Amino acid sequence: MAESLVGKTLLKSEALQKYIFDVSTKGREHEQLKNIREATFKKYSTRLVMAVPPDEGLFLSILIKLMNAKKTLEIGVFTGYSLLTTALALPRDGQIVAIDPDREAYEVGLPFIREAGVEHKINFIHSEAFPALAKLQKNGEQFDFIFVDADKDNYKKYHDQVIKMVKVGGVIAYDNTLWLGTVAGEENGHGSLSQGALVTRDNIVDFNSNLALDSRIEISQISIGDGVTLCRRIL
Ligand SMILES: C[S@@+](CC[C@H](N)C(=O)[O-])C[C@H]1O[C@@H](n2cnc3c(N)ncnc32)[C@H](O)[C@@H]1O
Repeated sequence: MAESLVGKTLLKSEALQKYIFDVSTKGREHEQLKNIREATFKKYSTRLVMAVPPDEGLFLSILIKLMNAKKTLEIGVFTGYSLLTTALALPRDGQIVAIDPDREAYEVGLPFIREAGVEHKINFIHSEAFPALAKLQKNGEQFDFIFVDADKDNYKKYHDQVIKMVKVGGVIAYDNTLWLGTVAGEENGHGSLSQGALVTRDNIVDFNSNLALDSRIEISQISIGDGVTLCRRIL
């Protein structure tokens, strides 16, 4: 697997990253997921890092299957790597509502989603998230699993909204919540972080602190990809 095609795996040393790919990811990534990754690299090159990396995809897939999730929500689709991962993990009658204002990116992955035979599970909503979420909530929609991988500065607002839309016992997964490892306040060798990214880092730190105090959920933070925080709703 070419390093440049792997995606964001910024928390691990290169040697450990290679070990994980060689041992558990290589040969296990669905052919159409591989195709999405390659098409994303071809069209966007550096923006490939926006897609979840294969090892995180496998983790999400196992989680969704363990939960017996049937109905899921995704905020932040891009070219559809996590979306296809979810669609493949759900049962045949599973449903995913997926929201993103970038239809062009979604259409990069769509042929591979079709080829994988899972398009019927997906309801893609071409929209900014908040108006779409308000409509879904108004219609009383409830989800087993929610994956949030969109504009990081809005994560607190997303949490206020989606906590009402996940079933008790269901899980919300927030991506990028260890933010290149910088949440720990360490120098991480990525000294060229832009001002924008640093602002986002502070927002993520603030977001994580707030989650830690939220008694409606149990949480677990996982150092995979760019960091994932799992929140299981208990109240
Ligand atoms: C990191 S990418 C998502 C990657 C995707 N999960 C994958 O595995 O390829 C972030 C996406 O969030 C979308 N996004 C940004 N702001 C948004 C908003 N307000 N509402 C919904 N989606 C948004 C962007 O258009 C972009 O496609």
